Amino acid sequence: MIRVATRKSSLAEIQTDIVIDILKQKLNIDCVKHFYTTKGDKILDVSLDKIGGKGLFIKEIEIALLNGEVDIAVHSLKDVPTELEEQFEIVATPIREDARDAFVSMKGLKFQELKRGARIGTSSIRRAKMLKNLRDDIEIVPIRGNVQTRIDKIERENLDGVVLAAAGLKRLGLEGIITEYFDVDEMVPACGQGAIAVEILKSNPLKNLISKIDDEDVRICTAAERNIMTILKGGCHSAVGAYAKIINDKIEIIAVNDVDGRLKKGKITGDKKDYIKISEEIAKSLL
Ligand SMILES: NCc1[nH]cc(CCC(=O)O)c1CC(=O)O
Repeated sequence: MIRVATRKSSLAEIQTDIVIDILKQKLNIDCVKHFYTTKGDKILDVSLDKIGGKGLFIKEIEIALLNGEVDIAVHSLKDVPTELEEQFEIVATPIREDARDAFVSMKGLKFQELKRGARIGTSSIRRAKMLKNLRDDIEIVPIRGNVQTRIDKIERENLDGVVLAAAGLKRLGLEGIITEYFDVDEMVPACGQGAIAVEILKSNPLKNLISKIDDEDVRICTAAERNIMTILKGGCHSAVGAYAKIINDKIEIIAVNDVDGRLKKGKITGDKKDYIKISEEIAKSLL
């Protein structure tokens, strides 16, 4: 039995079940879930950028890995800081959902159809900046909480809509409430958005075995995106976004950075094997 750490939220548990299924299908490994509450789950009334600190959703889980309570941990890659403490590593990124951001509005209106001054809920600086860039007149309303809470806030806080990761909505079976998908070049996704990451202690003898569930294309794309984030010093408190896709051994990367309040965007294509060099090149062009 492999012991798997997960947060308690329904999305976290669904993502953990996806990894557990893959471990069973590919390697015939059986798992048991261990549940943890993180700081990011507890502090719900304060915007994350005001709490500060990276890895709010993973600290308590890393302690469980260190204590030997669990063997592996499952996270949304997006919530994992680019620089892990040296005992830990991302051993696999087995799967990625739709990386796009989605718009959910109660009246079924598309983003561009909203009335002037419409109120849109998001606590992501990246989403807020890009929404403002698309429509200067809209009002951004900070919202926190898990995906369902944020959806409920449309009504409770009289919002015209919210922006959420399509991946989370789809995994929760809420695809049907999505009004519109933003194109990746108008709303560049967060680095790693939609990808699931498996974390392990470097010293764990299970490391080689678990690494067999890695998906190479997901790893390469998300490594390129996270490399851009490192170079641009982005985190969940900045407007940095990047999205990479692979078609026929070519990698195409689109990225955005906020330079003194102005959004700088770029695109680059190259051989997939050169993903480090290419991601570095686009990041440097956006400084
Ligand atoms: N920041 C919270 C968070 N972390 C991962 C997801 C969704 C799944 C994903 O993007 O991988 C979400 C919710 C959201 O951004 O709407």
